[in-house]
Amino acid sequence: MVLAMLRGCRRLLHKSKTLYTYRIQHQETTISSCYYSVRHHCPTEELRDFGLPNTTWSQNLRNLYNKFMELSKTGGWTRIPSHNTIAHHLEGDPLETGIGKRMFLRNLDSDGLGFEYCMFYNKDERRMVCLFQPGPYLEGPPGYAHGGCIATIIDSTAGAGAVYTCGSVMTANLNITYHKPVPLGSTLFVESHVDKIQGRKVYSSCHIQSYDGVILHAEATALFIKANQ
Ligand SMILES: CCCCCCCC/C=C\CCCCCCCC(=O)SCCNC(=O)CCNC(=O)[C@H](O)C(C)(C)COP(=O)(O)OP(=O)(O)OC[C@H]1O[C@@H](n2cnc3c(N)ncnc32)[C@H](O)[C@@H]1OP(=O)(O)O
Repeated sequence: MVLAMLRGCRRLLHKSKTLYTYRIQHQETTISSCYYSVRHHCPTEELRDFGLPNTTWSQNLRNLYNKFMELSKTGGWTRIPSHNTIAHHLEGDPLETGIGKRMFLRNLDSDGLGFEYCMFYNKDERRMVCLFQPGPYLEGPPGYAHGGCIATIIDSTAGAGAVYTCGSVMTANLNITYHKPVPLGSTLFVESHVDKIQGRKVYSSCHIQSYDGVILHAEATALFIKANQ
């Protein structure tokens, strides 16, 4: 099913030619030449599930992970595997150039520096939970996460929730209210819910709390558009 969703995503991206075949001509330099230098410096051929615990995970992150793994045993919640390229998600059907590209959230080579996270999905409740630990390379204000990376984790959690609920989507709109700064290295509980599906429009809501639910860091609403079938 995920494979079909991803193929749908690819169709949607092909449709958006500006996204897929965009080239900036600037003194004979093109985006694709930059891309090849990124590829050269970030070889990433190995298949690895990054949604599994590693040594950089805090105890709070491990505790939440264990809690959701327990919940997964009784049904309801399912852990979502996480690779660092779309090509690795598309087992046996990599994009023509997919293997050299990185998913934005998995683009650093060292664990713990950027987005450390894992996701769990509840189909019946149309909820996606992301357990998130922002690393030191996501700094915005001193000691705190950049608002853009908070937007990224919200978009990805709600986007993944929409994808798992109803197939390929693109984000059309994202509104975020930032309530409290997010300390780097803290453990966050990100939760999204698909509130309403209206034709191709998927309305979701999302919030970020501290791991213990005491602090509400941010709230968001999002509109995703399903791929044309
Ligand atoms: C990537 C997959 C990874 C999978 C990994 C595997 C495991 C899963 C784990 C992790 C998943 C991570 C999930 C990723 C999450 C991140 C997603 C992104 O970052 S997406 C990039 C940023 N977004 C764009 O670049 C969109 C740019 N915009 C567009 O391409 C188009 O505008 C698009 C597709 C959104 C809509 O274009 P149209 O031509 O298909 O559709 P039209 O006819 O314009 O709209 C359809 C309906 O939606 C409304 N609509 C469209 N945009 C709207 C807006 N901004 N506000 C309100 N309504 C809007 C329209 O009014 C229309 O409504 P009426 O059916 O007539 O009622």
